[in-house]
Amino acid sequence: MALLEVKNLGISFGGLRAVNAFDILIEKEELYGLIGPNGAGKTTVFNLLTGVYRPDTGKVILDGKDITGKKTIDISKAGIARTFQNIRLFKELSVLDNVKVGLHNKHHYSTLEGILRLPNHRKVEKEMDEQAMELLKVFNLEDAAHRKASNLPYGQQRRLEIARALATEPKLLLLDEPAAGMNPNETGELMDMIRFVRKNFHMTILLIEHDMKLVSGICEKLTVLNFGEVLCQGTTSEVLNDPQVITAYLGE
Ligand SMILES: Nc1ncnc2c1ncn2[C@@H]1O[C@H](COP(=O)(O)OP(=O)(O)OP(=O)(O)O)[C@@H](O)[C@H]1O
Repeated sequence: MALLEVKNLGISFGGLRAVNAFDILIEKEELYGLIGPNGAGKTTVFNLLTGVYRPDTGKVILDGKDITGKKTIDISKAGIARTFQNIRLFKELSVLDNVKVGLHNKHHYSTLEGILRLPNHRKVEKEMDEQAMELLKVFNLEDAAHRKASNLPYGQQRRLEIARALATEPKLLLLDEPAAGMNPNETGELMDMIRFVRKNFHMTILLIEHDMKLVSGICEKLTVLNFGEVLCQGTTSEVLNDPQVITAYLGE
């Protein structure tokens, strides 16, 4: 069974059919890329998958469960986490606390225990600190743990956003242009980190990206969107050698 199965997904904004008849199948632990020209509908697909928009056609099945049209919070609980094209962090919080916000979804202590700082509260806090530090290590951010998130360089903020998304222990991780604004060195490091996350967290990843070096370097399969519709789908080499794709996208 595929981890994500999307059939005939679509949405219109006024007269514009932003996404139409969108299908995708993503297997567990696959590293999958969604590419296409500006305005093709890629971010809209993420917004449909995560409940920001309600599709007007189609179905989204995650790990056998129908999550079509559910609220963002319920989809997050069902196991989809994402990052945003324009980074969204808790800017005033520390790097460590940003990751702990993600962890909070899973850890429980009662409000009273929290207020009174009872032993269970302290124990849970300590465990969360340790787990958050482990995640920061993966993204080479442990030295920045106590800095304010907004004071990090841009590339590190992007990595922190991925760490925070992973802290929710999702089944599927959606990355919206993770390499945007990164230099080639930073992009290279990011590619290693994404590979590491897939392998060591057994994560399934769908990413939107314009950087073709990243796409061809780490994605196993690709879907190309053009004017809201799937232009081509298949293994990365099949898709990147497809004449239609070269004309519509790579040739521009
Ligand atoms: N909330 C909305 N209301 C109206 N139109 C929208 C809305 N969201 C997206 N669109 C339109 O839908 C189309 C697809 O936009 P989308 O942002 O999904 O493209 P994209 O492929 O992610 O582009 P880019 O690579 O530039 O980020 C665009 O024409 C956009 O203007």
